[in-house]
Amino acid sequence: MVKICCIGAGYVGGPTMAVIALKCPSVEVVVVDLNQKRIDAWNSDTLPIYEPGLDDVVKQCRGKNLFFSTKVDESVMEADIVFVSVNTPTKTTGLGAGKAADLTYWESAARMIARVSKSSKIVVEKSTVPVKTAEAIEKILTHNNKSEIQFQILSNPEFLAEGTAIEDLFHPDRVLIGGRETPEGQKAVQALKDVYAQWVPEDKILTTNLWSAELSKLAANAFLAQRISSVNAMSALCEATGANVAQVSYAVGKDSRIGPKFLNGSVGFGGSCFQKDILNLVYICECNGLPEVAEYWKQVIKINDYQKSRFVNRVVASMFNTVSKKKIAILGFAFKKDTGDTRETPAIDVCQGLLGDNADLSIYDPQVTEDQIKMDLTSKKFDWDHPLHLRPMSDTTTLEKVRVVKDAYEAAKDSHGVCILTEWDEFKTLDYQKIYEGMQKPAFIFDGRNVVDANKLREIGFIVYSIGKPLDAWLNDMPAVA
Ligand SMILES: NC(=O)C1=CN([C@@H]2O[C@H](COP(=O)(O)OP(=O)(O)OC[C@H]3O[C@@H](n4cnc5c(N)ncnc54)[C@H](O)[C@@H]3O)[C@@H](O)[C@H]2O)C=CC1
Ligand SMILES: O=C(O)[C@H]1O[C@H](OP(=O)(O)OP(=O)(O)OC[C@H]2O[C@@H](n3ccc(=O)[nH]c3=O)[C@H](O)[C@@H]2O)[C@H](O)[C@@H](O)[C@@H]1O
Repeated sequence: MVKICCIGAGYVGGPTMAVIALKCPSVEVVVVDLNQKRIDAWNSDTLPIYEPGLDDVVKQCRGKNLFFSTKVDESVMEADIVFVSVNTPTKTTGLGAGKAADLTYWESAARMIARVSKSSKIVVEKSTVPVKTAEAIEKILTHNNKSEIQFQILSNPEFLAEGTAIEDLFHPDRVLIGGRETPEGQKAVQALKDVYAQWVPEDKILTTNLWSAELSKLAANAFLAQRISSVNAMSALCEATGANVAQVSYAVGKDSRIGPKFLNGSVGFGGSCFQKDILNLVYICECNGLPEVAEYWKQVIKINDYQKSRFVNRVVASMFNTVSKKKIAILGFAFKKDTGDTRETPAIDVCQGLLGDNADLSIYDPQVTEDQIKMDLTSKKFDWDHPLHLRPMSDTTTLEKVRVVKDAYEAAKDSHGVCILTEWDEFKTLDYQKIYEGMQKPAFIFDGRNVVDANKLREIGFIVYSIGKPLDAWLNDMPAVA
């Protein structure tokens, strides 16, 4: 029986390994983590992450060929294939701070693998890492293990998106495996290919050299984020000209060379990876003497930051240039629908911007807890991407002006404005008449995700702002600084 161990029981390690266990009943999969609470949750009825379909997959194989454990050394020692799916955050201090990937967790995992291994192993990079990381890992492994055993490093980046992780893992567009172009390297590639081939069609399993696989992951995220920044840049121009970003996206995406996906204008992209991976790409370009290329990708982040501050400015400007002591309802805090994940969510920047103008916020999200929201609003940039037990404690007591409530109606009651920051389906079907009646007048809706029918809301009496859509007369008369 092939034994797989995955270090890191997070958003990637958990679902990926659960699907491997489900699809490969003859493989034993152990997912390990240093975080006892997280492992306990994986072994309970309330999994540590919310992901549609995940409960079902875990229930089918947990205790049979899928195990979650904190016995890191023991599980790694027994494994034939070790996936490493630990955090690779942006460095906050030292060389490359604010851009470079912090490989502390990866390095300590590699040193541990070297220390405990008594048999040859395939070590798989599942985390997103800078190109050439495999070379560094190889050195750590070979210099820290004195026996005759061999380590083969593979790069097998993950392309799942949160909210659709299980579907993405069941039917991936492609699985990418990079390895050394030596006979041993190719043998290792084949061993991993055999695992995926149990459910992924062979023509979707791509094999490349190590560096192409590592770089393809950074490139894919950069391309995806670039599409969003491109459409968001257009959304500003749409508002200035009377064009409608949804119509422009549809028309542009109809070109089969461009395609329709990832062209939704929004308050900005969030999530744990787009910004981190682009910053990392920028740093790699700078280190390789390519400042023009670095500058090109940096612009994707700049537009994203611009989009978030543009939204805040629009809210404040529309309400007579101040939201001081005004109650503003925030609907949605997760970085996208169908996840409780808030890492780099645009809601953090928008809320902080409104708090900066002294607003009182009433926040509702169907999946995000009060503790999480308060931690996010008081944490320093990039601190979120460290394992929980190593994260600095934030001072949530400073948040007197934030209330987290149980539903959208409570959030909106007596508010001056409602900001929709996540595209949860339930926000499409709220009783907006009831919401309007309970609000201060004039009543504003700022739709950062283009989920509501603006015309219907205008009929009710709302002043509506929808990203990238023709502006209400009111908004035209209250221009916002960009
Ligand atoms: N979240 C996502 O949708 C995607 C993430 N990725 C990449 O996958 C990697 C992991 O991301 P997530 O799963 O989202 O992170 P996460 O923070 O949810 O999980 C990482 C886990 O690794 C554990 N860990 C850290 N160091 C450890 C060590 N030495 N030994 C044992 N456990 C350790 C942490 O306690 C944590 O539970 C990152 O490199 C990320 O860029 C790639 C594709 C998608
Ligand atoms: O490396 C990663 O972590 C993953 O990053 C993204 O996945 P994820 O961040 O989970 O979610 P996306 O669906 O890509 O959404 C990212 C952000 O962009 C926003 N978005 C997305 C699409 C769009 O058209 N407009 C838009 O604003 C979303 O609301 C969200 O805030 C990629 O889609 C995955 O392929 C990749 O594996």
